[in-house]
Amino acid sequence: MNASDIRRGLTGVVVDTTEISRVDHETNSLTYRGYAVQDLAAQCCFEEVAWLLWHGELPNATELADLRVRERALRLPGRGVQSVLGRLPDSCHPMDVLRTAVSLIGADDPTEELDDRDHDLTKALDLLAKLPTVVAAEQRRRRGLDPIPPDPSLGWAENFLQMCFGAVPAPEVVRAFEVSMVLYAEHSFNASTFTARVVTSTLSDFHSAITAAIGALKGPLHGGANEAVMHMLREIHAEGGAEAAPVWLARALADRRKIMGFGHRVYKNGDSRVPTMTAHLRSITAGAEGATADLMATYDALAELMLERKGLHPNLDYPTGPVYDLMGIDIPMFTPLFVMSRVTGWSAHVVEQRAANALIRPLSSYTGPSTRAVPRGAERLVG
Ligand SMILES: CC(=O)SCCNC(=O)CCNC(=O)[C@H](O)C(C)(C)COP(=O)(O)OP(=O)(O)OC[C@H]1O[C@@H](n2cnc3c(N)ncnc32)[C@H](O)[C@@H]1OP(=O)(O)O
Ligand SMILES: O=C([O-])CC(=O)C(=O)O
Repeated sequence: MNASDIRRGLTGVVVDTTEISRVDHETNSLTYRGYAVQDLAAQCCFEEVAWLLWHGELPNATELADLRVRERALRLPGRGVQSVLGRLPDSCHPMDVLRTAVSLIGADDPTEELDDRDHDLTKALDLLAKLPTVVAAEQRRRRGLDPIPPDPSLGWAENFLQMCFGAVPAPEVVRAFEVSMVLYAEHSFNASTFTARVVTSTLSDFHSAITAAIGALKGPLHGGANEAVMHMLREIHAEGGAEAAPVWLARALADRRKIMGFGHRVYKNGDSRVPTMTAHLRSITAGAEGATADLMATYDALAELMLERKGLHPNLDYPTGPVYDLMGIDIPMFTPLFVMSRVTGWSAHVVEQRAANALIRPLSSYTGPSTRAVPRGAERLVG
């Protein structure tokens, strides 16, 4: 095999077909089941988008009402799950809490070995309902606060925010959060979704696929970037904010640091989701003064400099970092919020992979030592 035949990172390799979403790098567009993501974000609630990803069509009124009733009834994880989560070390990252929670929910599920489409979609709905409860409890635990139980009179987004803060925030904040959930829900064969498909391809169970996907999302080159963006913006702020950004960036690039929230494997001329999310960031910061105005000045300055110096555009994690920060979410909770949304896309892919399965098993080109004899014991154990 020639070195030029090897596609490290599977760059540019098409490994399968999908009907779930289309990421078009030529037009910088993203559609879920044929609908532009911007239109879904503007017109639909997150529950409708989840249904669309799972079933291929938007729900009618009866289907949506049924989905809402079922989701609201499933929000509380079992006592066994809660008690094990309560024994995790205080220092553990919230993504580890979530990964463990999904694994425990799977262990607690008597239908775990039943992996037909209907069971997989029931498990998907179960996680859609339960993960916000786990995330909100973790957000409060970090602040020394008791969890707030789910409120079945509230929709998915409002209930999550109420469980975090004890009150539903202003409508523009709820909307910004819900739009972020719609935009994060699905993105074809990204690393975490591909991970879920690899696990499913061995005919493993639903929760194993989602647990593995959470592990893949945690890394800062993927979902973990939304946390890294906020750490970076704070670092620049500590050095003087927008005015210090040129010097900060020159130093970071000289140190060959990756600038978090910029660049993308597929989009090379801008992430289709960024304008929508940025509009909501601007709506929740409109007229702000002081620290928020400074944050926005740094945000704009860095985006301008990155385009000028590196020709790189922001990806979705760039605006979501500050949106979540301004909502009052702790930075280590940002990627768990991404999980609460992406679990819908992952589960749609688990179902699609199972429906036309082929074991995913690429080849490698060996570059280690050539074949050699194992030294005898006496020779091997010298020294
Ligand atoms: C929701 C999401 O998961 S979106 C992605 C979130 N991740 C990030 O924001 C992390 C920062 N960005 C990156 O690391 C990259 O842009 C990735 C991983 C997203 C995409 O990477 P790839 O398509 O593999 O591009 P690759 O890493 O090969 O970069 C190509 C060149 O651009 C540079 N580059 C790409 N992104 C960045 C960046 N954010 N900062 C600095 N340089 C960058 C690389 O250093 C490389 O330069 P070189 O050719 O001189 O070595
Ligand atoms: O598609 C990717 O590689 C990363 C991404 O933007 C996502 O998963 O939303």
